[in-house]
Order: sequence, then C-alpha cells, then structure tokens
Amino acid sequence: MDKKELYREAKAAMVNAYAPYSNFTVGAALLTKSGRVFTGVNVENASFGATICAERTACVKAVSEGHKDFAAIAIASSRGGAPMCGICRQFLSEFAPDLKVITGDDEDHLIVTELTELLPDNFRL
Ligand SMILES: O=c1ccn([C@H]2C[C@H](O)[C@@H](CO)O2)c(=O)[nH]1
Repeated sequence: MDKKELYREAKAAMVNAYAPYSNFTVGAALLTKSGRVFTGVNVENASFGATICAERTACVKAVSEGHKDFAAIAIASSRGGAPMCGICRQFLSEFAPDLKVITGDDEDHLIVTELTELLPDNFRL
C-alpha cells in the first residue's frame, strides 16, 4: 500500500467522524507492518475533554485486535492536512517511535514526516 492509498483510506473514513462541536472532521488510517489498515475518526463529546482524536481511535482499534507494529499513519481532515496533536504524537510513539506520518491537502500534495521529527524526545518509562 502506498502513501496515496493510505491517505485515501483516511479520507474515506472521515465520513464517520462525530464532530458536532468543532465541525472539524478527521480521519486516520494506520498501516501495520504486516499490511493491515485500521481506520479511525474523531469522536467528540459534550464534555469536551472526553473527545478522542482520529489517530488514537485508529491506534486503539489496532491494539485491541492484537496489532502493535505500525509502519505509517495517514491523516485527512475537513480542512485538508492535519499535523497531529501532541497527545496523539505521544500515544503513537509508545508503539512506533519511527512511524511515518502522511498528511496533506490532497493526495497529490502529501507531506511525509517521521514521528521522531514531530516528537524528538518522547516520554518513556
Ligand atoms: O490531530 C488531531 C487534532 C484534532 N483532532 C480532533 C479532535 C477534535 O474532535 C477536533 C478539534 O480539535 O479535531 C483529531 O482528530 N486529530
């Protein structure tokens, strides 16, 4: 699966985002090293702090089904590219500090970075 395909999966997932408070919908597609894709969306809550981001939704789905080796994540949002919030950077670095992060306004203008660049000094126990 190439970066465009993964981004398309993230974008397609966005339709299920639940974002009545921000109206900012996000879709994520997390690729495992074995080639499986887990998608996720942001799920907001009237108690705003209870909101979960698309990236963590995808990660929690994957880990719950026994997948913890991740190669890449693609992120799409209703405003185009989304750089991934700090909580999600830390959350994903638990499993894949060298994760590739793909985002952009459309599939022909994708930006690929690494989580090590986005979060150079992750917290570990
Ligand atoms: O990386 C991010 C940043 C924000 N959001 C969601 C959370 C909330 O529903 C909305 C506005 O912050 O966007 C994500 O899903 N991923």
